[in-house]
Amino acid sequence: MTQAVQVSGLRKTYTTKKVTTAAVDGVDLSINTGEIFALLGPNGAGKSTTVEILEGYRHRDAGEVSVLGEDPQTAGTRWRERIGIVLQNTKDLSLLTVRESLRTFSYYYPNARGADELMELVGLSGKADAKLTALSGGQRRRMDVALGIIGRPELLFLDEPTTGFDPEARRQFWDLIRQLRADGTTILLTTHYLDEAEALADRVGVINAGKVIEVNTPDRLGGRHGAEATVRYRDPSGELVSIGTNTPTETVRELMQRFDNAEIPELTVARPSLEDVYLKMIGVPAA
Ligand SMILES: Nc1ncnc2c1ncn2[C@@H]1O[C@H](COP(=O)(O)OP(=O)(O)OP(=O)(O)O)[C@@H](O)[C@H]1O
Repeated sequence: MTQAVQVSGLRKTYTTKKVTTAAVDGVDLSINTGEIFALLGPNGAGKSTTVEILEGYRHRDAGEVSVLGEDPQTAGTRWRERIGIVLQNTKDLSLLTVRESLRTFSYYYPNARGADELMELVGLSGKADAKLTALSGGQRRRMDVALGIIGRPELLFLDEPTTGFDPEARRQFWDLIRQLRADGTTILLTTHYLDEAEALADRVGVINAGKVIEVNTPDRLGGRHGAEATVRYRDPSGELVSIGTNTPTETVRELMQRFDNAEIPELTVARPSLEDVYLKMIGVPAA
């Protein structure tokens, strides 16, 4: 397996008004070529700083970094053409239309996707002649993605890509991301939506206070796959009962007997969600 990104011992501190913050405090990370990797963590955890170093926008204080085989700190234009970046909240106040803007940017890349293909991919074909200033928030975000993938990047950085999307637009966006992965694009995603990480990511990395706590597949993070299940049902007295168990099948069998094989009211069997294990990992007590 080849690695699109390899990071070891990464450190970055900021000093403002004589106060020093270790934003990234010894991060090791590797992202396989062709996978979708989601970086999760609370506000201020160090995600953006890490990603900006990988993108070549920030200098590190210490550590080794390789992105598509090069050090982002010294890599040149050829390397830059191989990565795509979708930043948070970009604002473009130009008076160009969607199509004009895509055409203009395509001149910067040797093998750019055409404007029609891009608009089709991100679902903006109906807005080809709309001015950028006339797009809604969600449409603007799609435009950002179109600009990020214009040069057919091998590695795409997506920073909180679906903030402000309605549920339908999010699903469409996820399909687009899966399509890009199917075409071989490696994707590094930062998101605060745990359902998004679960739906898209092959692996997730949780970062807190500048340190990586765990890297795993979404279904195994925090020992999720082996965690106790919760069986819930409504008792004939009307009380909602919750039973924590490592043998939920056995528990359901006993309940079936107790209910004479009739329907068990409001029966559910659930394992902890990705959000449950994530919140536990970053030290938020259960609700
Ligand atoms: N330019 C800067 N100058 C000083 N401190 C900074 C700077 N950028 C980030 N920091 C600090 O570094 C720490 C990590 O910030 P960073 O933006 O990397 O976090 P994040 O995980 O991306 O957060 P969010 O989820 O809010 O985007 C925070 O304590 C932040 O205040």
